[in-house]
Amino acid sequence: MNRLIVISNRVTAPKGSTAGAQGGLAVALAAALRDRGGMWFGWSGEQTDQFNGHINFQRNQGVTTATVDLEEQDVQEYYDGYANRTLWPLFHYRIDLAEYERDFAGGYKRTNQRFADTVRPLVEPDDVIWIQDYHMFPLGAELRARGCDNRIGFFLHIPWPPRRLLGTLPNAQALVESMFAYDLIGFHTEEWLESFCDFARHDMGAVIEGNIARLGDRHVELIACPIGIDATEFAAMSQSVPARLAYRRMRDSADGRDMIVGVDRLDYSKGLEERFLGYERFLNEHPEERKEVFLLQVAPPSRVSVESYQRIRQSLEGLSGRINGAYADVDWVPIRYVNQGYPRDQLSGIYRAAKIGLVTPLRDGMNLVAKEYVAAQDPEDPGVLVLSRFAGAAEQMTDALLVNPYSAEEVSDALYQALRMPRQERVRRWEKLMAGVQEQDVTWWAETFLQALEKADMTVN
Ligand SMILES: O=P(O)(O)OC[C@H]1O[C@H](O[C@H]2O[C@H](CO)[C@@H](O)[C@H](O)[C@H]2O)[C@H](O)[C@@H](O)[C@@H]1O
Ligand SMILES: O=c1ccn([C@@H]2O[C@H](COP(=O)(O)OP(=O)(O)O)[C@@H](O)[C@H]2O)c(=O)[nH]1
Repeated sequence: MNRLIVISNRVTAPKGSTAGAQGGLAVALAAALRDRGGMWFGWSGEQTDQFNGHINFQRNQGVTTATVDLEEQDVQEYYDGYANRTLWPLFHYRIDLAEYERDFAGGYKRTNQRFADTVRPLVEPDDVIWIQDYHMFPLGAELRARGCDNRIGFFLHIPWPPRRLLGTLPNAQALVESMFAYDLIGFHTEEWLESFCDFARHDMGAVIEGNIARLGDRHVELIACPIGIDATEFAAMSQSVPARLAYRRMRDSADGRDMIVGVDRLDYSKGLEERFLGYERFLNEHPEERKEVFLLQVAPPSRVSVESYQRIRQSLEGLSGRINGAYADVDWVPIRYVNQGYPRDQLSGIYRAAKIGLVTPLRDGMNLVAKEYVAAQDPEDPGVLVLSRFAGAAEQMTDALLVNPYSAEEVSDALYQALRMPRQERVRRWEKLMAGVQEQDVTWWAETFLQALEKADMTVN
């Protein structure tokens, strides 16, 4: 088996004893790296006065990580700027929030060149390279320009926008053209894959034949391959001591009321304002349910130096305060709004204590929280997943109650239906959801992608 080099903006060193603090992606990539040997390269998350390409190697639980510090200007223009003020809003269909600045595009290019310069000497001839996400679209082309003819795959973790939206991005064609340097590109859903083909075909004259896109003398294979979670491990985690303690803490504080839970980074793509409004509508339409339920929204701050994230935080503070002010009683508050993150083992206990998992992003590449909620449930008495039809997860999780997150009426109706759902129906829906979560888990995802990459036809590239 060839050595694997994973490259991503964030690199998480696996720390076996604190499994609860890792995301599912980190767990999957670490497992793939352990199986094949290799290394995980990316940004350390730290800043340095002047970029020097110094690589910090660490070995942990059988995985080697190699990280570099970035200059403040790189972080501002590449991570905060082009990645999170330009691409993230655009790729989540929010062109009203997308900022098109030459400095961001320049910093993005420079930083990707720095990554390429730094990682290139580490690559051996038979290594397989797997680049992750929108921070690094052009990295494959930069590596090719440095003589790297290894197999290189790319996986996009966020949606691919409709062609007319992508057309608003200056130099969109150059960005997409650079992606033809890859041997295989993965998307979470068929919908995002088709949107990519739509742009490549109509705006660039690419020819699409089955799962291959051709542009001039280059071609790239495409695959829809939804990421999963470490389902079995996560279900087991929901029985761990921290999970049980968190479960007990929630049940005690619920005082016999049904809990609805939301867990999301504080991000405008997650539809938190619309969620609160949907819940408010539910309280309004069903006065008899007030004081019988409460919504726990866990929302750790994210990308805090970006203004649109500061605005959504302010707006949610106002909205939760208004709803609580309007409906609360001396012994009941309708929304518990928490700006703090929790380790995944504690989260699994919180999920298990909730009668409803409310996952209503306006647009989301996948959404692992939806899968974690299902994996954490008690098989004898599971809760109900209410899921946005605009999350990538909705393509697989059709036994959830699927809603339009923009419609407060639909969210309200789904909450009511979920609270009233007979145990038999809850079990029936959960069993189907859980079977899917277990079958297409995170190991399946990594193996499916890597097998396709190893088979990809490299004769033309
Ligand atoms: O690294 P951050 O800027 O703090 O952001 C965290 C991650 O957010 C995005 O996650 C996406 O990937 C998930 C796994 O495939 C998917 O379920 C979710 O729908 C996506 O939003 C981002 O794409 C990652 O690169 C970030 O690390
Ligand atoms: O307080 C928190 C909130 C979230 N998460 C984890 O963060 C991930 C969020 O992934 P998702 O795909 O839902 O969304 P993203 O944040 O990647 O857009 C999930 O594994 C959550 O368990 C966590 O560990 N602690």
